Amino acid sequence: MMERIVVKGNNKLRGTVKISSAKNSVLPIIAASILCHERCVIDDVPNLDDVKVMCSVLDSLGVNINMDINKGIIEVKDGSLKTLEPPYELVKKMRASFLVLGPILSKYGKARISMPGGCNIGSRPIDLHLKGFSLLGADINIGHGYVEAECKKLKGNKIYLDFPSVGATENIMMAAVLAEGETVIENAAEEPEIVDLANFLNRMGANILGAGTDTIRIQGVKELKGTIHQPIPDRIEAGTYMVAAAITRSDLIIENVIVEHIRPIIAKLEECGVKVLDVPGGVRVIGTDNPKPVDIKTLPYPGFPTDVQAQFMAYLCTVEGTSIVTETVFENRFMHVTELKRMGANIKIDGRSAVIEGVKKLTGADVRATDLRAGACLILAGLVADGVTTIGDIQHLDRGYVDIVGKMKSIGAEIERV
Ligand SMILES: CC(=O)N[C@H]1[C@@H](OP(=O)(O)OP(=O)(O)OC[C@H]2O[C@@H](n3ccc(=O)[nH]c3=O)[C@H](O)[C@@H]2O)O[C@H](CO)[C@@H](O)[C@@H]1O
Ligand SMILES: C=C(OP(=O)(O)O)C(=O)O
Repeated sequence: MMERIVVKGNNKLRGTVKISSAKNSVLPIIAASILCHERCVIDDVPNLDDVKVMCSVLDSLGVNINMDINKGIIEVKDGSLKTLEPPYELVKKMRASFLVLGPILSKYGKARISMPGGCNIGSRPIDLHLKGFSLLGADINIGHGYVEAECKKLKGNKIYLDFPSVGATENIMMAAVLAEGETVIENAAEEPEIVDLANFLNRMGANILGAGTDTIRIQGVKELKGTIHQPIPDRIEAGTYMVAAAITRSDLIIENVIVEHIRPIIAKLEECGVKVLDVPGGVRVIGTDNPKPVDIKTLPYPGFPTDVQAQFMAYLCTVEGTSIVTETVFENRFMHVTELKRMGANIKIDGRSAVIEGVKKLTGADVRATDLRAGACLILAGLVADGVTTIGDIQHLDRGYVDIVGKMKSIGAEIERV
């Protein structure tokens, strides 16, 4: 029998919840650790399936890597590789595995990796990653489901990204740090996780300027050295618990957040009438009994994050009036709508937008976590629905939320994993 999460509705939450380190920072940082031959240590690593998969990818390449889950420490003793080809079985499990291509290529001049597939939120091509490697001088061949890249020595170049892709910016940045000369990435992604990766690389001895803006300049260096790094807090996990406070009309303290990173989420919650107060090391979120509907459009950072779209939609389903949610980052990220409708939500999809009419009460139902954030969205809906909500396919949640059941319980939710 597959595991499920069972949530009893009509919950009020209270207390403090502590946010873990960002999955989307840790994954590229693990990949980056293979760029040097020295010891790298990542502290406060979140206990997540995706993190374990990334460690297995490095392990499969012959890297001497050790993850101590209890202490939350990853130690890469030496980033040297024994093979330049991560196995399909691992790469297909997680798209972020593709981030090893940049580091392998720039350090060894050659790499072969299976094409990451699409997933439940869209087809997710990798053309921009490859465009970047190609401009750095790599020969790219695609065939039989694999990408093969080869070069003598990567050479810096100007790379304009047609869209500020997070993954492409990271992959190209990691390839460029050991290239000859200067690389300039224009229309680069500006996400905080890009800055965190750049900080890690710079601490290893890379020369990167402008991370966090739309133009990143990378001066190639000969080699990198080991370092110790503590990743930034997970702004998406923080956003999820902030919405939990809003949807349950509760008063919660969210600890370990960088307020600057969650501005777009704060702005939208405040527009609804939710109070968000700065407290030391975090925020206090005080829900309102009379929330107002709002319109949301997902955009690259500093716009509203697509990774909080589903969770926010759950909230808007409970807000009287009409809200419109427009998804511009991914082509198909409304899988949660069908599940929310099973819980009595009134949502109509019109192209890239979802039109939401708030209902008085959601009703508990059997639903399915179609992807990671859809899973979080359904837990939030379940917290306030009448009766019991049972969520299946919860393996998606284990990819990206540290002990979501335990954390929710600790703030008063009636939730179990069965
Ligand atoms: C592990 C990780 O950090 N995942 C995050 C990362 O994913 P990821 O790095 O995959 O997201 P991207 O920013 O690359 O993708 C954004 C859009 O660009 C498109 N695209 C991307 C690359 C490319 O070569 N060609 C192309 O067309 C994608 O299909 C998508 O529509 O950023 C997303 C957008 O904030 C987040 O939702 C993910 O949680
Ligand atoms: C879409 C996400 O992750 P990934 O890019 O790894 O699929 C996410 O974290 O919501």
